[in-house]
Order: sequence, then C-alpha cells, then structure tokens
Amino acid sequence: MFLVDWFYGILATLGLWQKEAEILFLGLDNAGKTTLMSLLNLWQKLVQHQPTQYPTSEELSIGKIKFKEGLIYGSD
Ligand SMILES: Nc1nc2c(ncn2[C@@H]2O[C@H](COP(=O)(O)OP(=O)(O)OP(=O)(O)O)[C@@H](O)[C@H]2O)c(=O)[nH]1
Ligand SMILES: [Mg+2]
Repeated sequence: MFLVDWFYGILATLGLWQKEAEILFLGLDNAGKTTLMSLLNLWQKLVQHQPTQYPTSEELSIGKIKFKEGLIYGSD
C-alpha cells in the first residue's frame, strides 16, 4: 500500500527503520491520526473511527518501533 511504503521510506530516511524508537502522532482533531495508525496496523480495515477520547489511547508496535497517538486541542 502506497501510504505504508511511504511511511516506511520516511523511517528508513530518518535512520529509524529496525531501530528502537517511540513515535508520537500529534495533531488536531480530525487530522487523520487514528486512520494512519490503522493503516500501519496492516490487519485492520480502513473504517470510520469515532473521535479519540483520550490522548495516547492508541498504541502500536512494529518491530522495535512504538507508535503512539495524541490529540492537540484547538484554540477555538
Ligand atoms: N481525504 C482524506 N481523508 C482522511 C485522510 N486520513 C483520514 N481521513 C478522514 O478524516 C477523518 C478523521 O480521521 P481520524 O483518523 O478519525 O482523525 P483523528 O486525528 O484520529 O481525529 P480525533 O480522533 O478526533 O483526534 C475521517 O473521516 C477519515 O476518513 C486522508 O489522508 N485523506
Ligand atoms: Mg482518533
């Protein structure tokens, strides 16, 4: 899948592929954080997600790299 290949390419470019790392996805609500986590989590289907209630409630490990998700609250 293009997005997954693209993301793995970024990890390789940053020298993080097959290294131990912790990556936090931060973004405004509706930015697509949970969708990206789901895409990386290959065995999950692309579905509509309910808004995430708690920052860093999503966590996923691929190899030695741990992905976490967090929400940045807007100022409006
Ligand atoms: N067009 C487009 N829509 C996307 C993309 N990624 C996610 N979406 C859509 O954007 C909406 C929000 O995606 P989520 O993954 O729930 O966003 P989130 O950042 O987890 O949102 P919160 O949980 O509310 O913080 C959904 O309707 C997704 O289908 C993308 O790359 N392109
Ligand atoms: Mg979410």
